[in-house]
Order: sequence, then C-alpha cells, then structure tokens
Amino acid sequence: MSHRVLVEAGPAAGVAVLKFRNPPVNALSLEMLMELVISLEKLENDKAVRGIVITAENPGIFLAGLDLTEMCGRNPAHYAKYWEAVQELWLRLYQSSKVLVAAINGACPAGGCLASLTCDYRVMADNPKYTIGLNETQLGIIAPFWFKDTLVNTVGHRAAEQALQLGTLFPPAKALQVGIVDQVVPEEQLQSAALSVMAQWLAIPDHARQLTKTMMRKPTVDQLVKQREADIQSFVGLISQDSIQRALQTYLQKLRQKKG
Ligand SMILES: CCCCCCCC/C=C\C=C\CC(=O)SCCNC(=O)CCNC(=O)[C@H](O)C(C)(C)COP(=O)(O)OP(=O)(O)OC[C@H]1O[C@@H](n2cnc3c(N)ncnc32)[C@H](O)[C@@H]1OP(=O)(O)O
Repeated sequence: MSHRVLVEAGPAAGVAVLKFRNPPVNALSLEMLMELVISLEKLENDKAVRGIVITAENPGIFLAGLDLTEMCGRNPAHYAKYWEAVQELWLRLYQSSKVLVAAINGACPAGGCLASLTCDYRVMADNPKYTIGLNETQLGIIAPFWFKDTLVNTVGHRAAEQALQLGTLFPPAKALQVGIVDQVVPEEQLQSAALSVMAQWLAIPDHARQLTKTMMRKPTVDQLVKQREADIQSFVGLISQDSIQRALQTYLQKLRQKKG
C-alpha cells in the first residue's frame, strides 16, 4: 500500500492519474522514490493503461525536488542507496512506454523539474507563484550529466546552458517561452487541458509512438546505464565533501528561517 503516491483511474479510458502526496512539500525522500518506482512498475505492466497524467494531489507544490535531508549528515552507504533510487526513478520515467503528461500544479524545482522533463508533454498552471527549473547551482551543487542531458533534449543546448549555469527558476510564461513547458493554462483548466492533450497523443498507434520515443531517448538512457555505478560513486564523493555539506545545510537553514 502506497502512502506517498496515489494512483487513480482517470476519467478517460486507458488513462491513469498518478498524484504526489508527500507533505509538507512533496520532497523526493527515499521512501517516496521507492513508492514511485513500484507504482510506475505496476502501471507499466498494466496493458489497460496507455497514458498517465502526473500531478500533485494538493496544488501549490508539484515536487520540491530531491529531499535535502537525505543528502545531509548521512553516511556514504545511505548516499549511494539514495542516488541509486534517484537513478531508478529517472530510468523508469524516461523509458516509460506509456504517454506521460505532467500537469504541473505548483512549484517544480530541481528534481521536480527533472521528473516533469521525463514526461512527453508538460502543461503548467498559470500562477506566478509557481516556478520550474534546474536550480542546483543556487544550492552550490551541480546538476549531474543526465539531468543536463534531459534538459538539453527539451530546450536545446544554449537555453539549457544558460538555465543551468544560472540555476534559473522560470515562472510559467517564461517557462513556456524557453520551452521547459509546452503549454500554460489557467489553473482551473489544468486537469482538463492535460486530459485533452493526452487524448491527442493516444490517437497515435501505441507501437509507432513507443518505438519513436525509444529511438529518441535511447542514446541519453544508454549514457547513464553504461556508467551507473561510476555516477553513484561520483555523487557519493561530491555530496560527502565538507564544502557541499555546508552549502546544503546553509540552504536548508535558509528555508527553515524563511518562516521565522
Ligand atoms: C559527476 C556526477 C556528480 C553528481 C553530482 C550530484 C550533485 C547533485 C546532487 C543533488 C541534486 C539535487 C537536486 C535537487 O532536487 S535538490 C532540491 C532542490 N529543491 C529546492 O531548491 C526547493 C526548496 N524548497 C522550496 O523552495 C520551498 O520549500 C517550496 C518547495 C517552494 C515550498 O515553499 P513553502 O510552501 O513556503 O514551504 P517551506 O519552504 O516553508 O518548506 C516547508 C518545509 O519543507 C522543507 N523543505 C522544503 N524543500 C525541501 C527539500 N527539497 N528537501 C527537504 N526539505 C524541504 C523546509 O525546510 C520546511 O521544513 P521545516 O518545516 O522543518 O522548516
């Protein structure tokens, strides 16, 4: 039984809706990553499901990205286990044979942005409080190569380089202009817009669409698959550095003090 991920049958035949519900901010903790992987595996094996709308149960925060508490003050074995789970989720999402449509109904930084970038189409609610982007450099860390590749595949090299170096979090209109999202709609129309685009994608024969998706994404997937262990070791080495730990602690403290 999954607590942090809710899967519902969608209103249209062949469509499931996967909702994040990991309060307070839908951070990708180890438990949540594992529940997501299990939910996605079940959906992948369900022949009745052809498309999945991915959204947050509660509007406001789509996903707050990776859980910073999983990357601070832990031991190398924990960092390795955590990073392997992050890789696994990305591999499941990016290689999914289903049509994935992200209905972005809240803040979508870093790992949240990455998850949405693995989808085939992104619709974002037009709320200026919501932003999306790979903001790792603002935390004093760098986006790994496969985060970078996923962004480059979406927006092109120049826009990705600028967004990554600056760690830009784009509000909806700007995100649309850069191409990080495909559509911006009034908040109350988000779910219907996602279902409408899903219907367009499902009008294409599955086998042709799936083979095309694999052809487009395989080179990017292969890069990680062939160096998964090395990527884990790089992550563990980097995240264990005192300077990185200090940067992450400072960022977490700033988030906590924001309220005070
Ligand atoms: C060569 C290979 C090398 C590999 C190198 C790898 C290096 C890269 C490694 C890691 C990559 C990481 C990618 C990430 O995803 S890092 C996470 C990035 N996320 C963020 O920057 C988002 C931070 N959060 C926010 O901006 C806000 O919290 C927001 C989501 C907008 C929600 O705002 P609000 O509703 O006002 O809520 P609060 O800010 O008050 O937060 C409530 C509590 O939740 C805690 N929190 C928030 N975000 C996180 C998080 N990502 N992880 C853990 N905890 C989080 C926050 O501290 C509050 O806690 P508390 O109630 O205790 O005060």
